[in-house]
Amino acid sequence: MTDAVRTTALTKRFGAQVAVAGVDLIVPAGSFAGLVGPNGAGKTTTLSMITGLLRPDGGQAEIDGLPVWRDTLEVKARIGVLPEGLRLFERLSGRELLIYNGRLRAIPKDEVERRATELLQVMDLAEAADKLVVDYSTGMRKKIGLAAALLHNPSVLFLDEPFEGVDPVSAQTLTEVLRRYTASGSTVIFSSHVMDLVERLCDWVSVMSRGQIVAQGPLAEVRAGRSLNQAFLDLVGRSPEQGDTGLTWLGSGEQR
Ligand SMILES: Nc1ncnc2c1ncn2[C@@H]1O[C@H](COP(=O)(O)OP(=O)(O)OP(=O)(O)O)[C@@H](O)[C@H]1O
Repeated sequence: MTDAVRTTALTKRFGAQVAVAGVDLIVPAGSFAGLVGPNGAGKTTTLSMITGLLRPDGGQAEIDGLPVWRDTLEVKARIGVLPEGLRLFERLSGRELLIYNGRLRAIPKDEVERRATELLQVMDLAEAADKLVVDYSTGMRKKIGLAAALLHNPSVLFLDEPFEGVDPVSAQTLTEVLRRYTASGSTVIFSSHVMDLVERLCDWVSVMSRGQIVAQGPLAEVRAGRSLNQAFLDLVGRSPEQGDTGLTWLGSGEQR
């Protein structure tokens, strides 16, 4: 079966800094995949290159076997993206935002309205459907963003920190929606720092550190008998400069 996502030697530099240093990411179709790594590991940069938002300096990215930077339109029709720092049209209501997104993707009006109503219901946003997005809470914004990303029934869904700022009840709702989505053969790739969550949800994990993949495979293989948190610490380690030295002034009770 074709992998949902495959990158080969994907690279990105920002000036002198190499943010992504030859990433070979693989995500089998139908996976619920987690992309984890310390702050600054290059996760967002990698996801941006795979979703056609940031042009790579080198290497290849494929979705469903299609090169992202060659078959851009076809790839964009197949993917849904909930990016980091999601920007939404604030002066639209939740319902209007979904309908606008659906019409941009050329879904017939009746069908968009039907899907929007269902998604608002499932995301528990029906009551807030006619409220302006500017008045939505952080969790509500994540949910309407996810609804917008699902509206065109993509085959691969990319989510950057989808559960950040989401309360436990809403997180359960999001989880159920995503589980149902992958059960039908679609693929979810999400980045997160919450290892418990990744361990609970994912069947596939890719671990990034310093711009490279340091471990990747089925969850049980990456964990290798440890908790995912321990595996993460073992794989990523702590840099020497993060040692126990320093901060001697902290908690000493002295003000100067
Ligand atoms: N537009 C940019 N200009 C300059 N440097 C950047 C830019 N975007 C990212 N970087 C740098 O590239 C590296 C990787 O950043 P990236 O945001 O991809 O990491 P991340 O793994 O998503 O981190 P986090 O978990 O903190 O969100 C970091 O060192 C960051 O400072």
